[in-house]
Amino acid sequence: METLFVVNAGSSSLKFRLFERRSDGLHVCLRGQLSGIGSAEPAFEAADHEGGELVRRALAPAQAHDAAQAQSILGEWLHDHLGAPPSAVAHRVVHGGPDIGEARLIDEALLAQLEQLVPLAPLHQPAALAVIRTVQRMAPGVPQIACFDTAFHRSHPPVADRFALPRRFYAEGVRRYGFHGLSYEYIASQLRTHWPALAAGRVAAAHLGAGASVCGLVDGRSVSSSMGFSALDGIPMATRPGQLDPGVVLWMLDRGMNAREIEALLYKQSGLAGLSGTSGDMRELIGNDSADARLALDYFALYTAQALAALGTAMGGLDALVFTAGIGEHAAPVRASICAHLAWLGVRLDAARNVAHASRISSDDSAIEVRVIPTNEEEVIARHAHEVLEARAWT
Ligand SMILES: Nc1ncnc2c1ncn2[C@@H]1O[C@H](COP(=O)(O)OP(=O)(O)O)[C@@H](O)[C@H]1O
Ligand SMILES: CC(=O)OP(=O)(O)O
Ligand SMILES: [Mg+2]
Repeated sequence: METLFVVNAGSSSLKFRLFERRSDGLHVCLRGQLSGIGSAEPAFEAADHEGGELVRRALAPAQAHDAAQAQSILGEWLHDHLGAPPSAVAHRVVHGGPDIGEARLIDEALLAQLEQLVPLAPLHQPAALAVIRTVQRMAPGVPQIACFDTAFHRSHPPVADRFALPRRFYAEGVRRYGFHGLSYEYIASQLRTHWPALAAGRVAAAHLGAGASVCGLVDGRSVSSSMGFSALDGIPMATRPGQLDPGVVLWMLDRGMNAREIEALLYKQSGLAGLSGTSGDMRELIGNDSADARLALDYFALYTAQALAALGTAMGGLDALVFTAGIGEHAAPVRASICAHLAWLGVRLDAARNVAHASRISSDDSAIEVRVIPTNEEEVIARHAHEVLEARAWT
């Protein structure tokens, strides 16, 4: 029986799923994640196809300080728990550059292309490439497929693809790529299946995880996204600032900071972590009464709400809001604060539905429907990988 192993290397998590190929398609037989990478409370959990617990353990912060440590913990566990290497491995790769609009079978030429994009996604691209190289070493000959965060946004209109810079920069690849595309693709497919009227309308989706962005979906296609050239722009994140006046970066350069120092500051020390001075993890901030933690939460809510409202302008109106990813799915007080900023648009939450994480959390009289839709990037990756593998009979 053929199997497909799916890896989603995020900034604070390493998510994975093992699928079996049966005559009617792929079926999940194992799922899990190493979460809280770089936080005070990393954890590792995995479950079988029925949700039966295979492992659930807290890790010391020093054990999962970065992606490399997380990968070696997962690698050791898989070594003990997978009977045989999978028939194929599929990956979330954050940056695919300007031309790639679909999943690709990985070969050396593609890897060289993806390595060139490391400076555009230094927090994510190296981690995904490291897993790909490890699989090449440990299981040579096993086909690997790359699925890209940027691919779904290739449908952007030109105004959502350009920066107001001289044209030559666009030709050199300085574009608004957009990220979290696998997640938005999943949201669009869930809308089509369960809420076709919304799917055909104008939806502002908020992927709020350790990395966070918003995306405007019209008829299920991405028309505008808050993330652009790199995964730094847009709304505030766990350790990234979101929108920042480029004059600040010039000021830092003039003060003698070099590019690598500024990179570390912007990817690892800013955002909620920078504002609060304690943590970028939303769970820790919600439980923290300090004025700095409150400021971080207020900043996150205000700028996320502004970005969602701006999507309404890009789409010529707003029929629904969708919250997804770690914060979007689980942090009811954050959803409430964001929606409170959108009350002027007629957004009304039902407090009880919101606290219960119901699928529809807006009240019956809300002018705009508000939904929580758990994302599933791994399923989208599996879907694309399956197509690539079927086309070549899995060998
Ligand atoms: N119950 C919760 N309440 C508030 N925030 C949560 C909760 N569970 C997870 N989160 C937040 O979700 C974030 C992780 O989201 P996730 O989508 O898994 O991130 P990523 O894929 O970017 O690594 C964490 O930073 C954490 O703050
Ligand atoms: C693109 C990005 O920021 O991803 P993540 O949310 O997984 O960090
Ligand atoms: Mg993620």
